[in-house]
Amino acid sequence: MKLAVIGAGSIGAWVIAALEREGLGPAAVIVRGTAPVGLPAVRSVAALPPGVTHVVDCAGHAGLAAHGPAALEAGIDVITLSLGALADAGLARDLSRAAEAGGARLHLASGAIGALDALRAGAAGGLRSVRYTGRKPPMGWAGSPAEAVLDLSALTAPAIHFEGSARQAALAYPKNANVAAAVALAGLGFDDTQARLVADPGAPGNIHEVEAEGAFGSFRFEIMGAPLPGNPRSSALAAMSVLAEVRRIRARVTT
Ligand SMILES: NC(=O)C1=CN([C@@H]2O[C@H](COP(=O)(O)OP(=O)(O)OC[C@H]3O[C@@H](n4cnc5c(N)ncnc54)[C@H](OP(=O)(O)O)[C@@H]3O)[C@@H](O)[C@H]2O)C=CC1
Ligand SMILES: O=C([O-])CC(=O)C(=O)O
Repeated sequence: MKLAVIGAGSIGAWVIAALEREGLGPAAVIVRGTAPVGLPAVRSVAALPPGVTHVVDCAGHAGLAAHGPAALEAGIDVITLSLGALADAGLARDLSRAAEAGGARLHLASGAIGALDALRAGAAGGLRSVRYTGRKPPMGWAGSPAEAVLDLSALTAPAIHFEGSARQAALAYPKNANVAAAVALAGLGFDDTQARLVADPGAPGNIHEVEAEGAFGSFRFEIMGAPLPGNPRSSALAAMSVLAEVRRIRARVTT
């Protein structure tokens, strides 16, 4: 496995350091701005050193859209956290065609949520309803459409600022609703998965909840994610899930 990383923000920096500790230090990082010290920085997939087998996208929707199709078409597998980008049907089609043409795979890291295994299995038997609720402290919604409907700095009680389908959530909140997309992709799909986003001054972290019902029975899953240092929007578990996905791809026995 020879890796390159797209994006060196909060998650990218965590992932690069973790991969280096694992003996899988990336051969290069694809950036559009300032490059991190100590790593060869390039602007495109075409400029990557030869032999890269996997590109790890930690740059959000724009990074996956800009570099995912080129990597896949070149036969390089892509591991991504930008699951919400797949709510754009045109990009989802381009990624799928590029993967087919290059004989490569797009791997979706589980990100800041869990219970996707139960949801996938439940979907195989038929699901009736799936609802995702994302609850973060007000500053976790800074820079999102929540700012247009709420005064985040003055909030004293929980406030719902979005209710709709997972597709609408993923498209409107590219930095905050990748979890809604992960739930949708594992379960009932983008249009039939309900999503609700809440700014909560009492939330002790990034709380993600999934409620599902189907032929399998029902479950409710909740996780309280600690934010990643440097970005209150992103949970540390999202960065950790990238390393877990790299380990899963390398393993002979997979979960
Ligand atoms: N699946 C999940 O559960 C989660 C997914 N995410 C996704 O991960 C993304 C990154 O999170 P985080 O690291 O905290 O965010 P940051 O804002 O800290 O970092 C994002 C980085 O990506 C870079 N970037 C953006 N577009 C491109 C591009 N086209 N090419 C190269 N680099 C690019 C930015 O560079 P620049 O400085 O030039 O802007 C920035 O350095 C989020 O936007 C979100 O979409 C986040 C949390 C959970
Ligand atoms: O990191 C989180 O808690 C969730 C997040 O930002 C996303 O779903 O995009």
